[in-house]
Order: sequence, then C-alpha cells, then structure tokens
Amino acid sequence: MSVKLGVPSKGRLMEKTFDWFGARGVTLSRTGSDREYAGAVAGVDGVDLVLLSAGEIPRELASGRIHLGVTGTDLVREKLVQWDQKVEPLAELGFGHADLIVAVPAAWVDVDTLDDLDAAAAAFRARHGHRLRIATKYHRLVRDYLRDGGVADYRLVDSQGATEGTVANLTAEAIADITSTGETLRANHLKPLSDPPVLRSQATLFRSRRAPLSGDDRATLDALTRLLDL
Ligand SMILES: Nc1ncnc2c1ncn2[C@@H]1O[C@H](COP(=O)(O)OP(=O)(O)OP(=O)(O)O)[C@@H](O)[C@H]1O
Ligand SMILES: O=P(O)(O)OC[C@H]1O[C@H](OP(=O)(O)OP(=O)(O)O)[C@H](O)[C@@H]1O
Repeated sequence: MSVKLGVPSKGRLMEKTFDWFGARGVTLSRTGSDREYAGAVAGVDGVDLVLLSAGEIPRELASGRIHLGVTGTDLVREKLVQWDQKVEPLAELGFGHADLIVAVPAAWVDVDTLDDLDAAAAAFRARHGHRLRIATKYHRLVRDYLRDGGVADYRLVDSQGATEGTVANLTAEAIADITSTGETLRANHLKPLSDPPVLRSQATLFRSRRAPLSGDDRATLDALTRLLDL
C-alpha cells in the first residue's frame, strides 16, 4: 500500500501546489510527456502522486480513494454534503484565494444588496411571468446563501464555465461565481452585491477521514505531516 496524494493536474493550482510542497522538502513532479497525467514524489517514501481535476478531488477524498488532496475550499463545500465528516482541513496553503459572490448587471443601479435583489426578483417575476435566473455551478452553496439572505423568487440555471457571459447571452439575469481580481466581472458589465460573499475560498490540503490506512501508511502519513510542519 501507499499514501495517495491528489493534486490538481493543471494550471495555477498545480504549479503553486508543487511550489508549496517543494519549499518543505517534498518534491512533486509530473513524469512522462507533457500530456501524460503521471507524477512522482521525492523527499519522502511511500507516497504516490495522483493528478486529478481540482473538481474531482473532493469526491476522491470522500470515497477514500486518496488519503490527502489539495483543492479549493469552495469545491469541497459545494460537492460534499457534511464535508467536515468526510475530510479534515490540514493546512490552508495561502494561494488560490477567491470569493464566491453573487453579481448583477452593473446597470441595475437600484440593486446593491441581497434585500435589493429580493425586491428586484419579485418585480421581475411580476413583470415577466417567470423567475429571475441566476447562473452558477455552485448550486448548493448559492441556494443556502440566498435562503439565509431572504431571497426567494429566483431560479438557478446551471453554468459550468464562462458564467459571466450568461447575462450578455440572455440565459440568465444574474450570476454566482468565483472572483479574485474582479476583472472578469467588470469586463462583462457585472457588479458583485455589497453583502459579504457566499464563501471565501483558498487552496487547502485536506485529509480523507474515509481512506483505509495500513500500519505502514500511518507511519508514512506521520512522517509527511512532520516534514510539512502540520
Ligand atoms: N480567478 C481565480 N483566482 C484564484 N483561484 C481561482 C480562480 N478561479 C478559480 N479558482 C479556484 O481554483 C480552483 C479550481 O477551479 P475550477 O473548478 O475552475 O478548476 P479548473 O481550473 O477549471 O479545473 P478542472 O476543470 O480540471 O476542475 C477552485 O477552488 C477555485 O476556487
Ligand atoms: O476575478 P478574476 O480574476 O477575473 O477571476 C475570475 C474568473 O476566474 C475563474 O475562471 P477560470 O479562468 O478558471 O475559467 P472558467 O470560466 O472555466 O471557470 C472564475 O470562474 C472567473 O471566471
């Protein structure tokens, strides 16, 4: 057996995760060709690197197929019901900072808060005969947030990417998505509500509470957590 460490397979999260482990004496690397999703770990014995989509890491942790995994807190909270019973956060990694926010067209000068959005949603329904549409891939988190914020008259529409474009494309009136610099929102003539965000996210190292551990694996995990200063 070995301890399986799941890491995002591409993009900024992968590079910064490699840097974070490297700075602590654990060298992660991709092996094989540029396009091959294979990796290696040096600096500690008994750990296998598993390169995965950031969005799949929560499920792999919850099923116990990987012991450790790096992904955004947003993805863990969205994808895992009762996430804290399935995974344990071991360390916030200090990158991948992003806020999950609700945004409306910048031209909606009367809408600044959730209360305003609720009023606008009721007016929208009265006027158009159907509910205001909010595009997102974060269905669970956004539904809970809007319920707690007292917004009722809306409908979520699924958008798995380029969500800020849905308003101009007339498939939604508002959106809920991740933002960091705010540039994508501005470029698409959207503004976030002024209320606190749905969630503040960053890249985090999680431990599975479900993955079976042999005696050797337990020793490996202890050695790794000592090395990483966790
Ligand atoms: N602009 C951003 N700045 C910082 N972090 C971001 C930004 N956009 C997304 N993230 C974070 O990166 C993580 C991965 O995002 P996302 O689900 O979009 O993955 P992806 O790069 O599309 O990969 P995959 O489709 O393979 O899962 C999420 O936790 C998210 O919060
Ligand atoms: O506030 P900003 O710095 O502009 O960043 C926000 C954008 O970054 C992410 O998209 P990503 O590039 O991951 O592409 P996606 O549309 O496929 O999610 C996110 O979904 C936003 O669209």
